[in-house]
Amino acid sequence: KESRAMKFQRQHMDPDSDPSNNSSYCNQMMRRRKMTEGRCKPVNTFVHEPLVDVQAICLQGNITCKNGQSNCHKSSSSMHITECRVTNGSRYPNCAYHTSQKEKQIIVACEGNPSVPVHFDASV
Ligand SMILES: Nc1ncnc2c1ncn2[C@@H]1O[C@H](C(=O)NS(=O)(=O)C[C@H]2[C@@H](O)[C@H](n3ccc(=O)[nH]c3=O)O[C@@H]2CO)[C@@H](O)[C@H]1O
Repeated sequence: KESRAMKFQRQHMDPDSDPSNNSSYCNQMMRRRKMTEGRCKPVNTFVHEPLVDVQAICLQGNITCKNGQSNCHKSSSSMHITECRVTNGSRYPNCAYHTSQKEKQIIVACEGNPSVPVHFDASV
């Protein structure tokens, strides 16, 4: 069974590519990372930073997550991300996405010992 830490990496980590607004990046990656099975996942962010830098976010101070838990942490600096958002015309199983490149701070939830990212909460 896939661990939550590995699921986070599958869904949100892409350190080796800088899609430089390649408009098909999200269409390809959402499928490749298995987020178009059963339904088109509506929103998903990929982070283009080294895994160790994203794991280090868990060392930042605790903040409140969207779900009210207090195990979220915000990155100290902005990170290169790509936001994938399903288009209005998207019809499962042909999931179609907008691809937008951004540099924003990210908020993740961390759990475990050692504490590692298990959930992408938001970007700000
Ligand atoms: N504090 C916690 N601590 C520990 N675990 C926690 C905590 N909170 C939730 N989980 C768990 O995480 C799991 C999960 O998949 N949560 S999810 O909200 O649906 C993920 C969102 C995110 O993937 C994506 N999104 C969203 C915005 C954006 O900018 N970028 C972007 O990518 O959309 C999704 C829906 O919003 C679920 O098992 C839940 O129990």
